[in-house]
Amino acid sequence: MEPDKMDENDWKYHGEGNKSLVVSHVLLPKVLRLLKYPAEDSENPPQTTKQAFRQIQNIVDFSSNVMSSLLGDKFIHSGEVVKLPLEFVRQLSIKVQHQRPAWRCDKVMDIYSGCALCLPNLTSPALHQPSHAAPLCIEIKPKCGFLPSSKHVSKDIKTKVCRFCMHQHYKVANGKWKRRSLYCPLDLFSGNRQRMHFAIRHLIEEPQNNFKIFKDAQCIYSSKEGADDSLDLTSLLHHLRPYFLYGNARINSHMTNKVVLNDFIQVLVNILLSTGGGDGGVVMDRRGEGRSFCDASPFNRERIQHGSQGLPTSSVLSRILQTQMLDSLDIEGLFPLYHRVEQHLLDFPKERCRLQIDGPYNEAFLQKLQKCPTEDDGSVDYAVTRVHQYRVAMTAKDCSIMITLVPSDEEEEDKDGLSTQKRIRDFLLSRPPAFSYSVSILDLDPKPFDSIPRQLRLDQKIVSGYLRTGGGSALPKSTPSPPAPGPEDCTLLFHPV
Ligand SMILES: O=P(O)(O)O[C@@H]1[C@@H](OP(=O)(O)O)[C@H](OP(=O)(O)O)[C@H](O)[C@H](OP(=O)(O)O)[C@H]1OP(=O)(O)O
Ligand SMILES: Nc1ncnc2c1ncn2[C@@H]1O[C@H](COP(=O)(O)OP(=O)(O)OP(=O)(O)O)[C@@H](O)[C@H]1O
Repeated sequence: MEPDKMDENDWKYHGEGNKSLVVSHVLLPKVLRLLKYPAEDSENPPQTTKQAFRQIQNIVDFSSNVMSSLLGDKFIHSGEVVKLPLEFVRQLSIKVQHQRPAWRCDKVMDIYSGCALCLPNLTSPALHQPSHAAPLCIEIKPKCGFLPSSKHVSKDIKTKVCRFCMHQHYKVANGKWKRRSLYCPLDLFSGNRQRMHFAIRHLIEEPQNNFKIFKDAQCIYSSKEGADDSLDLTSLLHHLRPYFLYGNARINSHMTNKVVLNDFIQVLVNILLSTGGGDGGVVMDRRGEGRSFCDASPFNRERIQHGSQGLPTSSVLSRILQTQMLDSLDIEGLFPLYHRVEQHLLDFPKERCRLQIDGPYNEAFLQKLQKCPTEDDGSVDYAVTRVHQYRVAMTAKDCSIMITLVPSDEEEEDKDGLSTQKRIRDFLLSRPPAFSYSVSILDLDPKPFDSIPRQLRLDQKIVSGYLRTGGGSALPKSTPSPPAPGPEDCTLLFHPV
């Protein structure tokens, strides 16, 4: 990226979250992720260039030294910090402004530091051959996949109804979304195909900020916050249909929408359960069994036809869940430890550096996390390690999974050539069509130490809101669960190559 050649016309708006705005290059498979600030700070940059550079370098280090080791480096693209000409950033900010959703405009793009994170564009795989159908990318923000079992949990409801499902009531009551999503993360993380299928179906029905689909690097399916209009499922099916026509259907174009949608979901379930191949026997993680149902999920447990096998330990969902479970105390058990550290820092401010409160996120930070004693010896070192573990778990509870599907023509495919490619590791074969695929995890930023009090307040608001509004009594009625896709029912099957 040569600073003197940066031209805002080469970049376009791609998307944004709460704290960063992403632009993609029109020709190269690259994105720039720029920081955002609250709009009230727009006149006065809240941090210097040096601080902004450090913040982004911290993101890179946290991702490459900490999260990559916990989640598996095959899933991670940490990127690099780049310095950009300020005039380019200003022009870019003007260019993208009209494309930004209004509800994200309480924050403005950082036009002062000239620093950004440069990453591969995961919606525009380098491997795609222009002669083939465009790649499809599916982004899932799965959120927290387990119920707390910590003895510090004070409200019984937290051990029965998951945080996402309770939070839905809070979000709808506060106008963030018009309708509740019936997606439940515990279904997605269950490892049971029926439940996972059910979860993805509900992500499609009410995507909110948990589900997006990109075709040829353009977002073709997502929710608009606060929007009342229903999503265009017909248009989505129109996009998906050509990817799932095969056999007679390819000739007759006779395939019901239901079959197209089921096949699409089935491909996603297969990929989420895949292990990346080549690692011998599949080891299953059965730890979640028995306490892995959320009482608010509309999935009808009695319909389960095949018992849960759990998730393969090296699957992307298992790695994310294991990392989320570093939060073993729950915010209620963690908060007194946070308070201990906070008090210590008031007395000894210089300790902030030794305790690596704001990084550096290096090998030593990771080792501390992994060697934490189980018993509290009353020390500040114990407390800070548990706080760091909790922050890492928070990142894993807020990350997104990007699945890239590249249609490939079996007859033309040069499989040896394909196997040398870095990002596409495996082959997902159905009856034709075939897809090669890759899985990545994005948004692995460290959560600030100071965000912990907000976590406690939010937890209290979510739980009290749920109990007050009778969330429990308003549990959704069980909607019919799809039949278990037994081996014969799976329209799309894995074939190792
Ligand atoms: O607290 P949560 O669970 O609502 O998560 C926040 C997310 O809300 P969600 O519920 O997924 O819509 C929130 O997402 P949205 O802005 O709602 O799209 C952010 O991801 C936020 O992270 P950060 O403060 O930007 O680092 C997230 O905050 P953290 O809790 O991860 O700090
Ligand atoms: N490397 C990438 N390739 C393609 N698209 C990306 C990439 N990184 C981010 N995006 C897109 O940009 C959006 C916003 O990015 P991201 O989730 O990192 O923002 P954020 O502000 O950190 O989000 P959050 O609200 O969770 O804090 C993502 O949802 C995704 O659609």
